[in-house]
This record gives sequence, C-alpha cells and structure tokens, in this order.
Amino acid sequence: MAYEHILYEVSDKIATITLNRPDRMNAWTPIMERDVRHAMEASSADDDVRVIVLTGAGRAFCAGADMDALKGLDPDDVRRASNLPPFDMNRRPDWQTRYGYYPSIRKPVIAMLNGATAGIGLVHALYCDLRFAADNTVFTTAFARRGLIAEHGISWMLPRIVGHANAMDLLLSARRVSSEEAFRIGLVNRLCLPEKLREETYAYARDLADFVSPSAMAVIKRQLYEVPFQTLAEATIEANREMMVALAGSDFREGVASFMEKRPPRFTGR
Ligand SMILES: C/C=C/C(=O)SCCNC(=O)CCNC(=O)[C@H](O)C(C)(C)COP(=O)(O)OP(=O)(O)OC[C@H]1O[C@@H](n2cnc3c(N)ncnc32)[C@H](O)[C@@H]1OP(=O)(O)O
Repeated sequence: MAYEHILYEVSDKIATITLNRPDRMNAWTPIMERDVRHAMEASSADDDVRVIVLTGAGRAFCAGADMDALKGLDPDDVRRASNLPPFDMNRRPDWQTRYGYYPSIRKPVIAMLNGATAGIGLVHALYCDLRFAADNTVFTTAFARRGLIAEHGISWMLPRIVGHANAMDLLLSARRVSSEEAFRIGLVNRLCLPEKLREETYAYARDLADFVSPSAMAVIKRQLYEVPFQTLAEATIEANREMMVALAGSDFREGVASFMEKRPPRFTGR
C-alpha cells in the first residue's frame, strides 16, 4: 500500500513507522490513522519483523488531532466513526475498539518519542508497549483544554501506566508535563539525550530482535494485556497452559542450548 502520512521501513528485523507531517508537528489525520493501522498490521504479519518502532519526523512526535480538521468537525461524522465494525482478530471484546488493535500486534511496539506528544498522539504512545523519550520532550493530554473528554480508552490505559492519582492530574489539568516528570511517574520507560534517542532505542530494539524469543515475546505481551481482565487463578492457569506450549517449542530448546554452548541464540519463533 502507498502511504501518504507515514513512512514505513523494515530493516534487519526492525520495522519503523514514522508519522510524517513534520511541517504540522505530525498532527493526526484520518489518513495517518489508516496508514498507521495498516503498517502495524503488516508488521505484525511479517515474519521478517521482530520489533516495531513508532516515531515522528521533525521536531514533534505528534501534536494530537490537526486543529484545522477539528475546527470543521461534524458530530454526525464522529457518530459514524464511533460505530465501528467488529474486528476480525479473534480477540476479547474489550480490545474491539478503535485502537484495540495495538495489543493484538504480536511484536513489541516501542514509541520513540522524539518531541511533543499531545492528545491523540499521547493515546497512541500509551497503546505502544514501551516508551523511550528525548529529555526535551513535552507531554499533554490536551483534551480538557479543548473541551474534550478522556478519549479512546486513555481513561483505562493511563491509570494502568502512571496510577490513578497521576492519571487524574494529567487528564483534568491537561497541563504540559516535562519529560523528567513523565519519567518519574512511569509514563516513559527511558529518557535519552535527544542526540542519543535513536541510538539507544534501536540498541534496545536490536537486543530484543536478536536475542529474545519472538514466540515468548508474543505470549508475554498477550499475558500482560489480558491480566487486568483476569483473577490471579485465571492468570496462573493461563500461564501454566502457555508454559506447556513453550516447553514443547523449538525456541525453548534453542534458548537452553545456546546458553549451554555459550553462543547467541537462533530463535525461529516456534
Ligand atoms: C479528536 C481530538 C483528538 C485530539 O488529539 S484533541 C488535542 C489536540 N491537540 C492539542 O490540543 C495540542 C495543541 N498543541 C500544543 O499544546 C502544543 O503545540 C504542543 C505541546 C504540541 C507543542 O508545543 P510547542 O513545542 O511549544 O509548539 P507551539 O508553539 O505550541 O506550536 C507550534 C506550531 O504548531 C501548531 N500546532 C500545534 N499543535 C497543533 C495541532 N494539534 N494542530 C494544528 N496545529 C498545531 C501551533 O499552532 C503552532 O503554529 P504557529 O507556529 O503557526 O503559531
């Protein structure tokens, strides 16, 4: 597919999706939404991809929805867009939402936050599995200052990442949060000097791609997203079942053999 508002590249087992409207601080558009989803699902299905990086071109990650589009928004269009068809993903209903496809991506998704991350841009960063940020980045939920509410499941995602009190603060005030504060409250996993962000993010991604079992990553990711819906007993029973599958898999045999033979593993994801 020819993308209009993103760049897509796969190199050496790492797919990179770059929001690409740098002159508009990568402000979100419906075309960008279509492009990102297509690229995410293509990466998920591509056996040559083990890790996905989502980032922005230029000085911002994403400034949220493009205000020019919001200006003329027709509530009927929103109503139509919210009436989503069911996804064909064999996933639990809780993830049958507009951005619920993210947890179904079978590879780790790292948000490489190169600059301002606002509104729906922050929502997307939260749906990623890990967040690495430049230490001069600014974050804002923005919604309440635009007269909007906590959109697209951010009221569910944000407290699970930063805790209830921090989520309440960030959503009610919609204030600008520095990257230092974002790191302190757990919104981002790692802070980097801006000139080191790319190097550190890709070093982490490369480590996952080269040395971690793809099948183990896919299952661990699913386990963590399922757990809020499970009791301890259900999570344990599920883990026991997955453990039996893992123990019978070739990645397990390779993981043990490579350790014993003091050599890098050659995982196949099976
Ligand atoms: C359905 C709705 C979903 C949503 O996402 S609602 C939320 C929409 N987004 C926002 O409300 C965020 C608005 N923007 C900001 O708060 C700030 O900006 C940032 C934190 C993203 C970055 O701050 P800084 O680095 O200081 O840049 P700057 O001087 O505020 O902006 C630079 C230029 O970019 C334009 N701009 C910023 N955000 C948007 C946007 N979302 N849509 C369109 N234009 C935007 C500005 O107006 C300005 O332009 P000029 O240089 O001509 O004055």
